Amino acid sequence: MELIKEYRFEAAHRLPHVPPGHQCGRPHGHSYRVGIHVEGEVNEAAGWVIDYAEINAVVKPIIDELDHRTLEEIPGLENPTSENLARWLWQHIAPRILLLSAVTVHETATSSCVYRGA
Ligand SMILES: Nc1nc2c(c(=O)[nH]1)N=C([C@H](O)[C@H](O)COP(=O)(O)OP(=O)(O)OP(=O)(O)O)CN2
Ligand SMILES: [Zn+2]
Repeated sequence: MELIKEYRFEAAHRLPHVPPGHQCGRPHGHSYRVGIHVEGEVNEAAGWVIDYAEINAVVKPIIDELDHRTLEEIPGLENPTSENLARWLWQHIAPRILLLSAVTVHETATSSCVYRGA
């Protein structure tokens, strides 16, 4: 079974490697939405795969590092595309949530990416 815990944060960014004149070369902000997916068997005694609170305990402090920040100032996010942000989140979360199966990053209402660790 797969669980999804969702987070939101606000952040500014600009993309340093876009062609001249590209809109994303200018500083701008997004209301990011992140989905943390975990997959595993249901523990029948507990009735759950993992307590949502256990996910929260790991992920919330990591999201707080991004909230109301300029993303390209954060080590590892010098080129803060959705793809690189999804990988950065995976790298910070996977060692502590072994059941992590995917990270989704919604940068706008219409643009998102999914990273499954490869
Ligand atoms: N593959 C990627 N392409 C783009 C990324 C990205 O992270 N990965 N990021 C951007 C910009 O950050 C931009 O702010 C978001 O892009 P876009 O979806 O084009 O935004 P719009 O609001 O202009 O899109 P609509 O089509 O109006 O919904 C660009 N590309
Ligand atoms: Zn953007």
